[in-house]
Amino acid sequence: MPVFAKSNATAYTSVSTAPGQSTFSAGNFVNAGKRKNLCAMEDEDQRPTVSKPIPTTCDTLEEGGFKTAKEQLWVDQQKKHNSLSRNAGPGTYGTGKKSLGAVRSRGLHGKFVPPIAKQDDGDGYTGQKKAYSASNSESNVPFDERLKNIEPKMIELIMSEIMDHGPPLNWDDIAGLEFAKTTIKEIVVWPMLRPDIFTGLRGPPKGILLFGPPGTGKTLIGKCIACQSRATFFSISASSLTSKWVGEGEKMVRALFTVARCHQPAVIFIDEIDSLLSQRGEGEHESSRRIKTEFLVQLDGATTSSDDRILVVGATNRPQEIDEAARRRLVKRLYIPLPEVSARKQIIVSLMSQETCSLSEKEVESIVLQAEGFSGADMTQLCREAALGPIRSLQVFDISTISSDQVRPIAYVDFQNALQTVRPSVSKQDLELYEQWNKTFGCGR
Ligand SMILES: Nc1ncnc2c1ncn2[C@@H]1O[C@H](COP(=O)(O)OP(=O)(O)OP(=O)(O)O)[C@@H](O)[C@H]1O
Repeated sequence: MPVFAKSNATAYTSVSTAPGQSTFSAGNFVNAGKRKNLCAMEDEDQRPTVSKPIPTTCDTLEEGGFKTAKEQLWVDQQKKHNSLSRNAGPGTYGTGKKSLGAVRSRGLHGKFVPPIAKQDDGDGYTGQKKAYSASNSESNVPFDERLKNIEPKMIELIMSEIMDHGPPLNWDDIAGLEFAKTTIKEIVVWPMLRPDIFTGLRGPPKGILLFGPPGTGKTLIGKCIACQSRATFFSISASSLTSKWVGEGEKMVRALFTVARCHQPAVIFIDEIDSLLSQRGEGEHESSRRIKTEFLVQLDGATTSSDDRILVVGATNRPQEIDEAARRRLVKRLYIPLPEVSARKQIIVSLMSQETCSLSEKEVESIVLQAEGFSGADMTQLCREAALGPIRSLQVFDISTISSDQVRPIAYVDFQNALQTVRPSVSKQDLELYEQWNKTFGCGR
């Protein structure tokens, strides 16, 4: 009797944040709490002085019939500015049709298109205001004063490539890891949801560390914290700070925390945090040292300001490389181990429930036992490999002409074959190191 039926269930829908928080939805940057008009964001000096109430939108001015010369001039300037913006090409600040960060297709390694050059902005602030507000022209997001010293290109980069707009995640989507999940709910999620109750000693930590073998769900947990606490999620790999933005990493760190402050509550997830916070060595590069110092300064800032609701979640596969000062600041250090039998089973059951599959309960249990030592990512890889089995057995047919019901369900034999090629990615020696470090510095039982 097959235990799985094909289902179209998708675990995720859309990201939500707290009421009044800025959210991205369906390509639009929306600020439900304080909607202001694009025109209202322009430099105050450029506003026409009129005796009647000042129209609050460009449209109102355009539709308004009689205009004074000053009003007309201002409308013309707006039109000129908008057409400049439209001509600036896709992906630039000037594109009135596209909001910052609404498109994730570029990915972290995508081609970054710099913003249009600043014009006539003296201190650069006016130009930046324009760039920021033009980018958000669809939703009329007000310019945040805290961003005035941050380069617009960095704001764009953070919002489009570091701010994560992926689908939401539930705790149940993460198999196993019950201790880590319970602890995180208690010390992080509830306090972020109810800052009024979790004050003083009950206040949340500002930094936590998730350590353990690769592919065990650290990133999933980071995402889930953000979703469940209705926080904005920023996700960055520390190695990209040190390698991709050579010479700019330090500014990038500052910009990241500043943007996060504007989107509180926020979770900043830093993958491979060891490469940012490794112990200072003789050969440490000056720029790496500066990035690290800036990071610690920002982390301390987030710690000292009780109003800030920013949580830094660091993830690492090499916890032993994190230096003492950094370790001390990441107060809660949680071991994220390999999945146990029940978690491995949950991963298979969950993935197979989305496919046509003929595995019996017994067969699933047998696979799970054979997959001893597999990480969550290995389990996913095993299922992907097995899912190709029915296709491979179709070799005699022309794959372009067969109908989908000619593809047989995924069977036990496919897992047997997959187990021949997919191997555990974590060695026993590595596991011992994690367990040792957990005993010394971890916050588990
Ligand atoms: N506990 C889990 N439950 C369900 N799926 C998991 C789990 N752990 C890992 N996976 C699967 O493995 C993939 C990788 O997980 P994730 O990126 O969270 O691992 P990680 O610990 O952050 O890895 P790395 O240290 O390499 O960055 C996930 O997308 C998911 O498919």
